[in-house]
Amino acid sequence: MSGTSAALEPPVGATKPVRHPDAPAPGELLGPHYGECFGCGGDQPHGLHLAARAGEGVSITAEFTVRPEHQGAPGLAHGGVLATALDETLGSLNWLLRTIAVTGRLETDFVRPVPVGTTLQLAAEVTAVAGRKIYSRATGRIGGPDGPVVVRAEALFIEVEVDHFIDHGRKEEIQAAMNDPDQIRRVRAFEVNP
Ligand SMILES: CCCCC/C=C\C/C=C\C/C=C\C/C=C\CCCC(=O)SCCNC(=O)CCNC(=O)[C@H](O)C(C)(C)COP(=O)(O)OP(=O)(O)OC[C@H]1O[C@@H](n2cnc3c(N)ncnc32)[C@H](O)[C@@H]1OP(=O)(O)O
Repeated sequence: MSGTSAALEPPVGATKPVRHPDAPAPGELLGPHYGECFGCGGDQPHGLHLAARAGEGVSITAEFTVRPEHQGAPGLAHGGVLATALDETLGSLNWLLRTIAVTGRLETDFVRPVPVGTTLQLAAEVTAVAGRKIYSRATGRIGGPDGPVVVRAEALFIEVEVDHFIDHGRKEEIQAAMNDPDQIRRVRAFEVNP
């Protein structure tokens, strides 16, 4: 069984997403948006280390290999970890729109159990945009990009200003992020080239 709540139905007047002209080329790896991110950061030892790649249009593919530290039941991935992998992949789509956005709603179907050691092949796309609201969906497959779907999600991301992070994040991490030249470049890119 699966279903989508009314909040995830794009309203009348929603438009198709537009890929930003400076979005990374199809096939290009995006790299982590923040080193400490639990989803994609390389400095996060127990994180998912999810690697996302730009696709055609406003789409992303990503891979994540389930490790022993990601277990829920013995030998199986924790559902919350799988939801994180979907959330991270969906969040990466915003880089192709050159929009800063946070997850407002994430609905996940867990279709089959996912064993430790499995590489999840994720694919996500933005389906519609309405003002600050970005509607998207994702699937996760095992056994290759054409393997069976084991998880899927639909989501609503809400566009925010960079102040969202500065106002709400803990001071230490915000300061460290501001001191990271690469991070500043990214934030600037968002602000100069929205
Ligand atoms: C200097 C350092 C800066 C460093 C920054 C570095 C990098 C930043 C760049 C990128 C990072 C981003 C993504 C990375 C990739 C993946 C990571 C995964 C993404 C996440 O994991 S991110 C964490 C989880 N996420 C949150 O932590 C959000 C907490 N939350 C809030 O912060 C507020 O809740 C917010 C902002 C969402 C809205 O608040 P708000 O006041 O701005 O706007 P408002 O409430 O008016 O909503 C506007 C319209 O959205 C509708 N709406 C809102 N929420 C809805 C919901 N849940 N369901 C259905 N509709 C909803 C309303 O109904 C209204 O609709 P309408 O306009 O039609 O009335």
